[in-house]
Amino acid sequence: MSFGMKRGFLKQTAQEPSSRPVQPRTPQVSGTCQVYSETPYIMVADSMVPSFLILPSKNDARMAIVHSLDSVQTISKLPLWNDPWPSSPNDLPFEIKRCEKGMGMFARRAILQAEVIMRERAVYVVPHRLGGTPEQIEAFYDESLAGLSPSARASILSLHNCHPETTGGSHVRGLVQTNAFPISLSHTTGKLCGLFPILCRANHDCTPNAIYSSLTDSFTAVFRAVRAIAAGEEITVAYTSLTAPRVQRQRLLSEQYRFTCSCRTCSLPAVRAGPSDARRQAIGEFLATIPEGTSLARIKLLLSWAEEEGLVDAAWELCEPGLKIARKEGSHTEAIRFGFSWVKYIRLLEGDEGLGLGQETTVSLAGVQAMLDDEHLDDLTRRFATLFPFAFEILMR
Ligand SMILES: C[S@@+](CC[C@H](N)C(=O)[O-])C[C@H]1O[C@@H](n2cnc3c(N)ncnc32)[C@H](O)[C@@H]1O
Repeated sequence: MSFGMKRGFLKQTAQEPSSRPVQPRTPQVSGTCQVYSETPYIMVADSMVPSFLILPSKNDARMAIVHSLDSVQTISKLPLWNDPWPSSPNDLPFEIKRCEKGMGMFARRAILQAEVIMRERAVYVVPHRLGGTPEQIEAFYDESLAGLSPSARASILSLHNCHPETTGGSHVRGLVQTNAFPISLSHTTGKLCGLFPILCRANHDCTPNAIYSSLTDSFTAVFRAVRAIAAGEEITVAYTSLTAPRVQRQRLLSEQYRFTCSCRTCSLPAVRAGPSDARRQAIGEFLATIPEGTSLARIKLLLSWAEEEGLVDAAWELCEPGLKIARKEGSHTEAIRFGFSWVKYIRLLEGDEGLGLGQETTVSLAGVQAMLDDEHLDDLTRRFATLFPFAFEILMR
């Protein structure tokens, strides 16, 4: 358990990477790329574009990853290639259907708060920015996509492209700008993003009912319900920071995704829109730079605003400074309250995986013991961890 972890990027349960060596072969030229190795299958772009491609199984590639050669070599050793591919269960709780926003994701049945809606592996993974001339980048996009199996390629190419000016050679760039979600890797700080054939059909809402997380090193996206979703309701996620005021949110959505958001929050009458903006902005500014000497009362107020605005992510983020300040002020009851809230929100956002308890649905004493054995835990956290079983029992009722 760590109170300092970044949310949205879950760690997979620890597994040793396989030690399969990457054997360079004599490069064979293929279009703008050269074959660097066959097993795993790695192609190297020409020297002007410092990006590379790995196709884990050449003849039926389900994923293409574009990155630097050393990164691709590290990725090729991850254990995930031997893991079963996360497949979509037959009874997915939603359907993808046409709506006034194009395609959208709609609940087929009632979905419980914190329920996993879907896990899906990326089909195409790229850095946010590729080096090289526009022509080289377009050629590289095309080349990398060409390495996918026909069905994987079709699943990506059929996604919506809201940047029609990129149609043609740079269609993939438009697809990435319209659809990609961030992906996290433990060995690189560079930003990567991925295209997911099903999850990328979810539309945006400024008070969404679902949240996206990326499992570190597994190229898997997870959608989880942050509140109960009724049958027939649209399942939505956030494309932009929800603590930005409406004007800023709308500007980004219009520039990057080419739509005017008319969600319920954006359609509030002025008398309610003003306070909503002010609350979101205050939370965003506070979290960006937590001011010295913040009072417990201020954090409690911000937390109540985050709850009113339905900003589960921000509410979770506020718990950590709340806990720290309560401890500094010697208010153990408040510290425990913030601790409980932290547990409540992280379970909502990331399930039990977020607590470092693996896939278990009930608290395990072994899990708690492992946390208590962590030498970095200080006394209060240790005492708090001891309370976990009781906290869970109360929260799970
Ligand atoms: C990632 S795609 C979502 C799926 C898309 N609707 C489709 O047809 O495949 C993003 C695009 O969906 C549309 N979109 C997403 N959220 C929207 C919203 N709240 N209102 C209107 N259009 C939206 C915009 O065209 C945007 O560029």
